[in-house]
Amino acid sequence: MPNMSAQPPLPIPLTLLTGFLGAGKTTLLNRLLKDEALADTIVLVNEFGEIGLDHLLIEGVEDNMVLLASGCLCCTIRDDLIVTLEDLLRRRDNDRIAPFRRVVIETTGLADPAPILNVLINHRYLAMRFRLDGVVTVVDAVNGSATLDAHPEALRQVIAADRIVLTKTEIAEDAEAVSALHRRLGDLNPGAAILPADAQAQALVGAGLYDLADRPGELRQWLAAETLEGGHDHHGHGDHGHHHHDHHHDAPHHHHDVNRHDANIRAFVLTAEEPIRLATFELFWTLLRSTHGPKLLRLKGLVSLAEQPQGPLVVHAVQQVLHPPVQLAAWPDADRRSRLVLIVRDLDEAVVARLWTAFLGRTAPGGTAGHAHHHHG
Ligand SMILES: Nc1nc2c(ncn2[C@@H]2O[C@H](COP(=O)(O)OP(=O)(O)OP(=O)(O)O)[C@@H](O)[C@H]2O)c(=O)[nH]1
Repeated sequence: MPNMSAQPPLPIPLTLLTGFLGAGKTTLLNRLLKDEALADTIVLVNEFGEIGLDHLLIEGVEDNMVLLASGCLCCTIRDDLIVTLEDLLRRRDNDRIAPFRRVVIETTGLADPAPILNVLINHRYLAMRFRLDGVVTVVDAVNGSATLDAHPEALRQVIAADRIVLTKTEIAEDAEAVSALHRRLGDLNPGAAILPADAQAQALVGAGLYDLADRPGELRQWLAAETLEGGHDHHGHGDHGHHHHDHHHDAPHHHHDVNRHDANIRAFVLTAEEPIRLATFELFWTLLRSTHGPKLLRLKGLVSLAEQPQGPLVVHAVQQVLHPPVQLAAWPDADRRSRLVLIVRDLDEAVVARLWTAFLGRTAPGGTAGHAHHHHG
């Protein structure tokens, strides 16, 4: 029997971390998770694409991390989010997991935050148990303006924010463009503080009750539309439908989700069994970029280098910017293949896969050109 005299449990603060592809969400989260202000935090990660890698790239929270099925955090995943949060509460209430004190949801870079906020604000039970503590939106100073121009999701993420974190200012070459972006963010969402990439954890969490009265009017309209329709308009791609009750959560891949925001945005994975040389990887990237640059939205992955077999090279490209890769001392899991997740727009997966295979063929270990005994899978 539940103890009827017990106080209702205090609502658990929940932070929504959003921002366009590659803006720096995981980097920020890794830093925040080391801070006392985020002790005992459960992280929910949702990734766009068939193979998630973020769980390997977020440091030191394996036990406190829940992966949401791949896809976007809107229609299908919204149901998964509800089930996941309810399950977490049940396990916490039954003392089957440690009593976490905070939840952070890291969305995919393509997520429209409105459907997620709608769950957190309007779901009868979850809204009682969780307290939306704030929406933190990461904006990349290098790609931010172009991203806001090209992707409505990025605008929605900014408008939903309580805190905007402007990353990569130190590598942005055009200071005037950064100031212009700063002003644009301020105009889009006058209520949100705009903070630097190294902002203190205390400045990012503990924002207090999410108050829609403070949010720009547009967000309130989207949320209202959400409630009425049970979904939102996917920018004219109305043929996807919104049959929430028909979704099968055990479907191996949510292929239709991967394509739902923009019919031409696709995610896929390239793998290689054998280690490759650093120069080969660099050449692959250079050629890919020079041939298809504007079509590349995101590349991230683990590369098994012939020179450094004991641990992978972590590579990130955000649009056309290749960030300095980081060599890990050890592999994060038993899978020793190179794995690259690509998110592209208007580009055929087969074209990229052919290029990749061509590069692998020339660099089989000990091999020379024409000695193409590689495996790929
Ligand atoms: N120079 C610089 N690089 C940064 C900064 N923040 C993030 N990065 C780099 O940007 C790349 C992408 O960062 P992530 O943290 O993976 O971005 P994300 O938003 O989690 O990416 P997705 O989950 O794919 O949308 C990595 O190479 C980071 O090291 C920053 O403030 N300055």
